[in-house]
Amino acid sequence: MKHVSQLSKLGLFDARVPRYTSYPTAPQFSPGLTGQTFADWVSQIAPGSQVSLYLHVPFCRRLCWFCACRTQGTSSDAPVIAYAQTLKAELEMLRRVLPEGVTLSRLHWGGGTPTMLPPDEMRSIAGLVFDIAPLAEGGEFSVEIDPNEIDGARLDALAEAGMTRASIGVQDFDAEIQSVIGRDQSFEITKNTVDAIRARGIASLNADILYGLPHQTPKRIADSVQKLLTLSPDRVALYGYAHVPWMARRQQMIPSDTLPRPEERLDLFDTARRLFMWDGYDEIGIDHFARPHDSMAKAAKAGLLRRNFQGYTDDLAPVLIGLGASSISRFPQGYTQNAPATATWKKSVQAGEFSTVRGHVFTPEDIWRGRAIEALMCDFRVSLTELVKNFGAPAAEVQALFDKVALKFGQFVVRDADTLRIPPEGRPLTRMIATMFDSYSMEKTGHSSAV
Ligand SMILES: C=Cc1c2[nH]c(c1C)Cc1[nH]c(c(CCC(=O)O)c1C)Cc1[nH]c(c(C)c1CCC(=O)O)Cc1[nH]c(c(C)c1C=C)C2
Ligand SMILES: C[C@H]1O[C@@H](n2cnc3c(N)ncnc32)[C@H](O)[C@@H]1O
Ligand code: MET
Ligand code: SF4
Repeated sequence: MKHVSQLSKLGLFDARVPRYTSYPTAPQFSPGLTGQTFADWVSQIAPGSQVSLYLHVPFCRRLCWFCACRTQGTSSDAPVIAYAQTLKAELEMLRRVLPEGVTLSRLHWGGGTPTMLPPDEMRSIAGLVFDIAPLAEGGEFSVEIDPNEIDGARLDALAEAGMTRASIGVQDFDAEIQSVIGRDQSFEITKNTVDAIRARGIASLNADILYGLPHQTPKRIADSVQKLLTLSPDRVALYGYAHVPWMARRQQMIPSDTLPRPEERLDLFDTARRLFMWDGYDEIGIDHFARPHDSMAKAAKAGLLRRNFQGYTDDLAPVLIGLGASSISRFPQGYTQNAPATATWKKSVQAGEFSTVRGHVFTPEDIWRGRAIEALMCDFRVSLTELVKNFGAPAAEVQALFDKVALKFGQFVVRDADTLRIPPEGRPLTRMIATMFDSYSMEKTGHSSAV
């Protein structure tokens, strides 16, 4: 890599920065918002408009040691079925406050492992959702699928319910890496899952893989990517492994001294990246790849890529409603988050109240700063005119910020009269550059590596 020493001088290899799936980021949310705030904001959605809906299922059969998601292991189905009942009760509460004629631009089931739901629960939840708000014309219904926790009956149920995109967790195909991250998953199991998904006519497939895993080398990640390419996913998320054992206790099972150094992480990312590019994928934002026919690739080309709690999206709906324990919602007014603990969430729903425990009310400043960060993360460029005209930014303050960034990052940013742009060699610095637009303190948040 050509620029390693300059990147190092800029502090890239020591920096710990947010991933900016929201602005302000979740650790900045504060208490004081309640279920009533959530209900009010839902009731203020424009009748007949499109919204996005996220359902969270925080259960897994296995608890992979690398995983930073808030999820609970269970060998029996009983807690999952009980959870599904509460989720349906929460959906019924949503029905009562949701304005007339709202349709869904997106329905996403994530977790955890939503495929822990038995097939009849999948059917009844999907049926209820679409009874409350049908999928809009061209809407998408995506589900996160663990290849180790799926079978024909559950895939049939999802296909019949109208799933349009499956998202599978791969992480890495290397057997030694799998054993160190506590996630066994043979290539055959993954391939059989992919075949079973396609056999049911599900047109679009996403796969998640990771760089920066213990014992990962350029050769090993190249092998994994090549195996993945034989499955030809339409989209790939290539996430940097976030080692945050102070937050995700299970990660203490992964010895820190097995982890690649930040310089090596950069190399691992680049190795994987070149293989995707060579195979004809478009590079999307900081960590996604998509086939040119894929809607995310098209959105990126058209400057319509956005960022939300699910990472990158081509969804333009102004509202994202998150149901289930710990789910976050976004409204034009701000963010709300449900009670993180399943028991607390359930108690609240059983009492007939939305479980919102914290969130954030947008200030006018949040709006333009948030857009600047989103534009950098999505397009690697931000326009002064757009921030001023569409997001109410004060021109002088934005210009001063652009100057500050240009001064600090030198050759790795390009500043002209209207825009600040991050050229390809500056891309590893994107999250660091984004922090320059973040006016909240980074101190109380133990973020992961900037690379
Ligand atoms: C589906 C799994 C994941 C979700 N987020 C991450 C994964 C792997 C990655 C992640 N998110 C955060 C961190 C730590 C700090 C950082 O590097 O920026 C990591 C590694 C921050 C974060 N994101 C959310 C929350 C609530 C937090 C931390 C604050 C806290 O512990 O409360 C939002 C959020 N992320 C995910 C979900 C399902 C979610 C909303 C509830 C998934
Ligand atoms: C939903 C997706 O989140 C990713 N994921 C889970 N845990 C981590 C982590 N510690 N660091 C980065 N990505 C992670 C996985 O790739 C999973 O498939
Ligand atoms: N739980 C699924 C898997 O591990 C989906 C991705 S992780 C939230 O494969
Ligand atoms: S990676 Fe998926 S299956 Fe593994 S613990 Fe995380 S959510 Fe559960």
